[in-house]
Parts: sequence; C-alpha cells; structure tokens
Amino acid sequence: MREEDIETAIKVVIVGNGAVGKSSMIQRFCKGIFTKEYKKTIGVDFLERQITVNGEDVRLMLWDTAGQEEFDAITKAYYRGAQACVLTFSTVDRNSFDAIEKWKKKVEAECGYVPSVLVQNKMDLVEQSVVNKEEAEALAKRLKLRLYRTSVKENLHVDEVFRYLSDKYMLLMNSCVDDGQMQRIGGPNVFTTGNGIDNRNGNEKHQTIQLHPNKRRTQGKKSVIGKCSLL
Ligand SMILES: Nc1nc2c(ncn2[C@@H]2O[C@H](COP(=O)(O)OP(=O)(O)OP(=O)(O)O)[C@@H](O)[C@H]2O)c(=O)[nH]1
Repeated sequence: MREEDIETAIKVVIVGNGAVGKSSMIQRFCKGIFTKEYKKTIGVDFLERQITVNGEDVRLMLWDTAGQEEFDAITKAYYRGAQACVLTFSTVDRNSFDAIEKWKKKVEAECGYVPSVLVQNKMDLVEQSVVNKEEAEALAKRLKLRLYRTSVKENLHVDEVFRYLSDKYMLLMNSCVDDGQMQRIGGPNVFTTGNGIDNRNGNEKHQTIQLHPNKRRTQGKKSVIGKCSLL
C-alpha cells in the first residue's frame, strides 16, 4: 500500500438528550438533507462521510446514539473505541443543556479522554431560547470545549463542527507520531503507535486508524496539544 493511500478513519459519537437534533445533524452532514418529523433513535445508528482536512482524506464514521435513558445500556457499548465526541444540546430544551456534563462523563467512562466539541443546536429558534449566550459560553469554558452554535435546519455551522473535530484529532495524532510515542485514544480497544500502524489486538487486518505523520502540517513546530501520554 502506498503511503498516499493510507486513510485516517475517525469514529465519532454524537451524544445528548433526546430530540436535540443528533440524527438530524448526522443526516445533514452525510446526506445533505433535513426532515421535520421526529423519529427517536432506537439504540444506535451509523453513517459515514469522507472529507479532506489539510489536504488529507479523513473518513468520519458518525455514530448516532439514542438520547433517551431507556437505551443507555445499549448505547454505552457503542461509545467504546470512539476517537471523538460531539456533545449536543438544544436552544429550546433546558434539560438538554443541564445534562451535558452527565453525557461527557458517560463518554469518558467508556473512552477516557477524546477530542470533543460542544454544540448548541436549533439556533433558528433563538427567539425562544431557554439557555442564554453567557451560560453556554461559561459551560464551554468550564469543560474546556469549543462551542459551536448550529442550526441543522438552516444548515448553519454543521460542517464546521466536524471539520474542527477532525482537525483536533489529527493534530493530537500528529503530535504523538512526531514525538514517536505510543498513544491510546478512545478506550481499551484502540491502540496507535509511533510507527503509524494501528495495533489493535495486534491484528493489522482490522485497522481502524492509520496514521501518517505530515510534518508540513505543523511546519516542523511542536503541536499545540502538547505531550502525549497513555490515557
Ligand atoms: N427548528 C429546528 N428543528 C430541528 C433542528 N435540528 C433538528 N430538529 C428537529 O428536532 C427533532 C428531533 O431531531 P432528531 O434529530 O430526531 O433528534 P435526536 O437528538 O436524534 O433524538 P433521539 O433520537 O431521541 O436521541 C426533529 O423534529 C427535527 O426535525 C434545528 O436545527 N432546528
């Protein structure tokens, strides 16, 4: 396999309370469509899209998890191996905002640290907002997350969410590869090594992340993410 054929694949989990727009966000990003009808997700769903980030192909595998607590036991299992996370709440649902920390902890319990982003969806309904701007910003600051305000309906800032996450993930990966350190990201079943090969279960046939350091991306500078460690 030529180096330029090697692809980066990122498993992303989208979490948050029911009806905040998780399925809609994934449909919008992967299929370019929006549907008004609400069909609650039963368990989990999955879609993928390939994008180019800084000249590199990245395959995003987006896992849509049910927001309703009744499905907790099922969805939790699918967090395993996630390498990035979107924490979503709705502008018009106070409970969904208050639940963000709980969702973050749930993902961390299964995956450890993964690059994450906070999304306030349904910004087209900002007139009926039950979460003010300062509160949302304060939460993002406290959790050390970038905040994106989206409207999946109006297709506002949805692409940016996934581009930011991909970029963040790749920066983290490159900083580890550049440092020649071994890194474990996203839970016990995904291992990456400084040589750029996914070592999960020692079985190269089941590669999920394959890395190829691109020094040009950082112009030889150290990554802003800093030193990598076993997570
Ligand atoms: N006005 C508005 N409605 C939205 C937006 N995004 C999603 N919706 C609507 O919100 C409802 C719930 O959206 P879903 O995407 O099914 O929500 P979910 O978070 O996947 O819900 P669960 O599957 O129960 O976890 C649907 O009726 C969508 O059409 C948005 O940006 N603006």
